[in-house]
This record gives sequence, C-alpha cells and structure tokens, in this order.
Amino acid sequence: MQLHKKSAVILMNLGSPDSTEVKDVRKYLDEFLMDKRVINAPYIFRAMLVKGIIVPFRAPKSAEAYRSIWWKEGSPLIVLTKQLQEAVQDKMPVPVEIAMRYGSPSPKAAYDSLLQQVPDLEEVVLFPLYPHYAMSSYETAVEYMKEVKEKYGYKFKLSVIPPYYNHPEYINALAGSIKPFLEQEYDKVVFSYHGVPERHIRLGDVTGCHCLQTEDCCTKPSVAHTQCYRHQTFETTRLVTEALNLPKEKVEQTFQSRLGRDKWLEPATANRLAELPAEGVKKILVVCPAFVSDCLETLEEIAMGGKEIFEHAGGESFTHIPCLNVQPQWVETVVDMSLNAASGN
Ligand SMILES: C=CC1=C(C)c2cc3[nH]c(cc4nc(cc5[nH]c(cc1n2)c(C)c5CCC(=O)O)C(CCC(=O)O)=C4C)c(C)c3C=C
Ligand SMILES: [Fe+2]
Ligand SMILES: [Fe+2]
Repeated sequence: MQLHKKSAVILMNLGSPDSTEVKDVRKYLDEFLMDKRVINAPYIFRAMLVKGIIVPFRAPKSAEAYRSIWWKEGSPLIVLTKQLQEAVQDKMPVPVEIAMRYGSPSPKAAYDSLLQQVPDLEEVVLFPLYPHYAMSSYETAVEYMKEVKEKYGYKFKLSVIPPYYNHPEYINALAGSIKPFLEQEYDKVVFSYHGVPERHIRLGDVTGCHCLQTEDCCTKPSVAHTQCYRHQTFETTRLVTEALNLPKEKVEQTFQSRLGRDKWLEPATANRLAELPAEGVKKILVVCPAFVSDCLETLEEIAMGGKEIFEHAGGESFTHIPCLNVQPQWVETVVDMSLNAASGN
C-alpha cells in the first residue's frame, strides 16, 4: 500500500506544560480544563470553577508531580511522541509531523510545517494517539484539528484514523508489550484506563437510552458503542486477555485519574490497589492501555503513587508495564494504519 506523494501524516497527542514551573503548568491546565469537552459545563460556570478553584489549587501540586517525572530532554509525553514520529518517519515515504491538543507543537504549526515540505499537499492523515473514543480525548483532538483547518482555510483533505481499541494490529502490539512481563510471578494483571465522568458516557450515547442503563450494557451489542469509552476499554481488555490466554480470574479492569466531585467510571484504580492485598493479590502487573505514550498519569500516578498505595496496603510486588511508546510492533502498526487510511486504499 502506498500513500500518494502529496500526502502527509500527523500524530496527535494530548500535550504537556512547557516546563515544570507553576506558571507554565497553570497555563496548560487552564487551556486543558477550559475545553468544553473536558469539563462540559456552561462557559461562565466552567470559567469560575477552573480559573477560580481547580487551577489555583491544582497547579502547584501538578507542577511538583511533573518535576518528579520530567526528563532532561523535557516532558516524557512530548519526548516519546517525538521519538515515535522519528521511528514512523523512517518507514514512511511522506512527511510525518506531531501536534498536541494543548500546548505545543500546535496543530497550526504541524500543518504549516507539512505545507513547507509539500507545498501542493492534498491529504493529511490524522493519527490520534488515543485508541479509544472519549469526548475528552479522541473527540476533542479530532474536532480541534478540523476547526484549525477550517479557520485558516487549508485546502487539503483531512482523513482521520478511527478509534483502534479493537484493531488486530493494535491488540497484537499491546499484547506483545505485556507478554515478557508474564514470565515473572504475578497474581493479577490490572488494566488501568484513564477515567471519565459517567456524564460524558451518557452524553456520548448516540441512542440516548443504552449506556449505563444496566450493569452489563457496555458488553451487549449496540450502535452506542461507536462512541462508548467504557465499552471500548472493555473490548481492549477482553481481546488482549484472549490474545495472551490469560485466565479471567487473573485479570481486572479499573479507571484512574479521577478529578472533581462528579461520579466517574468505577472501580477506581487507587481504591482497588488499596484493597487487592487483603484479597490475597500480592503481586501485580499494571498496564495502562488508554495511554500510548508514558506520561504523568502512568509514571507518577501509577508507577510511583500506585506502587506506594499497593505496598502500603501489604502488596509485595508491583510492576508497571510501560506504554507502547516506540516499540517496533507499535511503530509498524502506526505505519500500516496510516498507509491504509489514505484515500484510495
Ligand atoms: C475532567 C478532567 C479530565 C478528563 C475527563 C480527562 C480525560 C482524559 N485524559 C486523558 C489523557 C491524559 N490526561 C493527562 C493529564 C491530565 N488529565 C486531567 C484531567 C482530565 N482528563 C488533568 C487535569 C491532567 C493534568 C495533570 C494533572 O494535573 O493531573 C495526561 C498526561 C499529560 C502529561 O503531560 O503527561 C494524559 C495523557 C485521556 C486519554 C482521557 C480520556 C479518556
Ligand atoms: Fe486526563
Ligand atoms: Fe456503553
């Protein structure tokens, strides 16, 4: 399969603050949390909540958390996304750029750089680095890229890679990244996904009457699943469990990174990590499939904070399995999916 010469690829991730200084973290959190797809309240209410309460209190704490994981080259999420870009570019006949939903590099910078490299650019393949559809991740990234394209009148076509939570190549790459860790002794593999408020799941329910109506709604067939984050995470866990032949009793799914007072998807990772040792689960492997690149939420919240919670509760062995980052099988997957997404393929 070949991309035509007048095309290009953008890998899109969430973004990080420019530095670990409180002022930069404040700016980043402000942009992030003022996004109506992240906190979906009316503008005035959102502004009061975000600018008046959340950001002033959270920025110093988040800055400290970022300092604990920051690399000399910068934010792990940005550094790893750039490394992925380089690895994909090595195998791609057309230019590959990166863009961040918040902070830099911005979508406009990515589009402009591609236009400099290919002045008669006809098609951009957008590869969101989120395997699952959520209003606050995949949807906001894609919609923002479309908005910027419209705003500046770029003429090329934008072809978007759909959520790939159940794509065989993605599942194989994820299973392949977990497999070497299964050689060590473990009682359970915990699949910890970024959480979202339950309200977001209901809002995204295209039927208006399926999601979160019953305990097992997300495992019953429904058109609602095209946008149901909970369903899509269950599917990733199920498919990886099958691919690795893991016994069901050795697998558990949780949701992390809760923020605010809304009801979020459950069970919460932090609660389960505190409970598992008393249930006899003393050795665990933790994988975070909602994240393609390691970041604050995997390196600080899970590998550091989660380990501390688990060990404090009597756990004996806690292993954080790194994200797909720049693993060769994942690089191949990104290349293949990008080639297949281009028009005419
Ligand atoms: C209402 C708040 C939030 C929702 C909903 C949310 C969804 C969501 N986020 C990711 C991926 C990432 N989030 C990251 C950091 C982060 N997330 C929130 C809030 C919500 N996320 C905040 C406030 C922060 C910043 C850090 C903090 O103060 O806790 C990151 C890491 C960024 C980094 O620089 O390393 C990622 C990645 C997904 C996939 C998602 C919905 C499914
Ligand atoms: Fe988040
Ligand atoms: Fe659902």
